Amino acid sequence: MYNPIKTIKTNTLGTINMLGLAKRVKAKMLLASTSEVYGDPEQHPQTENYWGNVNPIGPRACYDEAKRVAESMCYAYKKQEALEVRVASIFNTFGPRMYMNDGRVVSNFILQCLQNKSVTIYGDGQQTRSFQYVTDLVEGLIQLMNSNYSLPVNLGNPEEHSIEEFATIIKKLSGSSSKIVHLKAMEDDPRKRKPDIERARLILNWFPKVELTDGLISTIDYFRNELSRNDNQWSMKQRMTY
Ligand SMILES: O=C(O)[C@H]1O[C@H](OP(=O)(O)OP(=O)(O)OC[C@H]2O[C@@H](n3ccc(=O)[nH]c3=O)[C@H](O)[C@@H]2O)[C@H](O)[C@@H](O)[C@@H]1O
Repeated sequence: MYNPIKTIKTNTLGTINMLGLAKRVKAKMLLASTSEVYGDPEQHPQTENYWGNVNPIGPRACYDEAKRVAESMCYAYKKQEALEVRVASIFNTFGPRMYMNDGRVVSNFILQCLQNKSVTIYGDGQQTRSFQYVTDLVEGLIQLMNSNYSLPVNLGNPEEHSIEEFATIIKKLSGSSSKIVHLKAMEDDPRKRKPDIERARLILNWFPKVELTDGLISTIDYFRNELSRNDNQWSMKQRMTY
């Protein structure tokens, strides 16, 4: 959303270039797709068969629609060129070594809590997300690549929280005295999101293993160390709003 044209180019031209390369060298192609393909979902939780509810001209369209066309391109190459494709629909993921200034909710809330700045909830905070820890995702991706299953597979943790609850959890775990404040809601922000992971369970025998609080404790520790290493120079980048 910060750079919509680059977002579209990376996800469309980038994917078609990689598909062409995979065809030439006879490689198997993994598309790191996203739960954003489901848009602001009218089905809850979201199964892989759900076609989604995306505003094609809204501020998120550069990402959502580009990822949707990236999926279409994978299946076009599979059909026409018999290319082996694997498509992971990745739900919100966090963990140590994530980029601290990316403007997403986990990094924003942890930085704000550790710096005792106000924790910024966009809108009423009743929108929900389901967060998975990075090691669970990596395990799922490896299992998907090692399988012979070519349709999309959701990889996410179905434990769902409102963003308001999430702010309170991070504040408590980081021992912060930050205030929680409400800012303007983001346009087209999905109201709820939770993966149905039955397909991953059945096909890959995969399910998330790391508890949210354990994952958050490791991530908060990582942020704390980075902040002290960088002499507290990190500043927080707010997402560009349209
Ligand atoms: O995992 C996914 O499927 C997608 O999740 C994210 O999109 P989003 O769910 O909007 O993630 P965040 O930007 O972290 O926002 C989550 C929620 O927290 C809210 N938020 C975010 C930041 C903040 O400071 N305050 C706040 O209330 C947002 O409005 C939103 O409702 C990523 O941006 C996508 O790259 C990814 O594909």
